[in-house]
Amino acid sequence: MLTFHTAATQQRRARTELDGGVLVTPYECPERVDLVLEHVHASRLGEVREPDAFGLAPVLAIHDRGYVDFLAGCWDEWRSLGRQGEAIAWIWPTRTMPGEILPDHLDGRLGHYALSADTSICEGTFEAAQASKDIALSAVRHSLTTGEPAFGLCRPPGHHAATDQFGGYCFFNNAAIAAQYALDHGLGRVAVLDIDFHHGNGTQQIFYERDDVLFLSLHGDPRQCFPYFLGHAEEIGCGKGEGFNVNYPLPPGTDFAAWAGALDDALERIRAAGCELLVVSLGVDAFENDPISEFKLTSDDFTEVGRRLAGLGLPTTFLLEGGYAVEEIGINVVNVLSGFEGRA
Ligand SMILES: NCCCNCCCCCS
Ligand SMILES: [Zn+2]
Repeated sequence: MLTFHTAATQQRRARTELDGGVLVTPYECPERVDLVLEHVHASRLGEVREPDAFGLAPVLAIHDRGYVDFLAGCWDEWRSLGRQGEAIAWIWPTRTMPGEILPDHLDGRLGHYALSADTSICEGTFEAAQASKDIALSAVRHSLTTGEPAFGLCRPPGHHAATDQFGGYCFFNNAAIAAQYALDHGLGRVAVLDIDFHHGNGTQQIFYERDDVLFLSLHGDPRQCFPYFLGHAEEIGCGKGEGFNVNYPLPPGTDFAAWAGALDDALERIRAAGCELLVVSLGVDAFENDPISEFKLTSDDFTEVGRRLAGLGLPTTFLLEGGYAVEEIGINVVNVLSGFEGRA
C-alpha cells in the first residue's frame, strides 16, 4: 500500500495545550508522524511518496473563505498584538450570547472560529494544515485513478474541523476535502467511516444535509466524551441528508467485541448505500492505552479492523486522524493497513 507523507506536516510544533487547567505539551505532537513512518518502513507496507500541491480550491470547496483567511493570518495577527503565548481561544459565542455579528477584535474572531481551547495556533500551523490536506488529496486521487488503497499520513488531523471551525487539534477537514474531491471527479456517493475514538463532529456538520456522502462514526458517547455536544444516535442527517448520517456512540470501557458489532452494522449500511469509495478517518485512539480516550481495543484488534474493512471490496483511502499513545501509534496504524491487505 502506498503512503503519502511530507515532513512539511511537522512545521506545526505547538508548545502548549490547555489540559486540566494547565498548559501541557500537546498530545498531537510532530513525533507521531516519525513513529508511524518508522512502522510503515519496518513493515514494508510499500512506497512512501511526497504529495502533490493542490492549492486552496479543494479546501474552499469545503471550508468558508473567511475561516481559511482567518487561519492564514491568525498567528501573525496574534503576535502583532504583543501576545507572549500561543493563540488560544478564551471567549466564545454562548447560549446567552449568540454572537450573530462577527467581532473585529482577534480575540472575538478566535472564539468565533474555535471549537475548543485544546488547540493552540502557532507558527507553521497553516502550512502544516495545507501539507496535511495535500496528503489527503494525493491519497484519494491515487485510489480513484488506480482502485488501490492508499494511506495519507495526515497531520494535523481533520475530523473535528467544521465548515468554519477548528479544534480538537484539527484545522482542515482532510477526510471531507478528500470525499469532495472524489465527488468532483465523477463519483456519485462516497462513504466516510470515522473510527477515531472521538466523534467526527466536523465531518458530520459538513455533510449533514447531503445524500452524496454517507458519514458513519463509532465513538465515545458524547455524554461522557469530547466533543460532548454532537455525536448522538438521534442525529441521522436532515433534508436530503436524512439517513446519511449514522452515529454509534459507545460507553467508556467498550472493548472490541462490542465495538466490532457497531463496525459490522456500519459496513452493512455502506454496502447497502451503493458507495463507490470508502474514506476511513483512521484514528487509533480507540486503543486501550490511549492517554485521552476510553475504549479498550488492543493492537491485534486493529489488524482485525483492517480485515473487516477489506471485506467491503471498495477502493479505500485511509487518512490518519487521532492516536495519542505515541509509542504504539505506528503499530496500531500499520496493523489496520496490513490487516486490510491481508498481510497480517
Ligand atoms: N484535554 C484532553 C484532550 C482535549 N482534546 C480533545 C480530544 C481531541 C482528539 C482529537 S482526535
Ligand atoms: Zn480522537
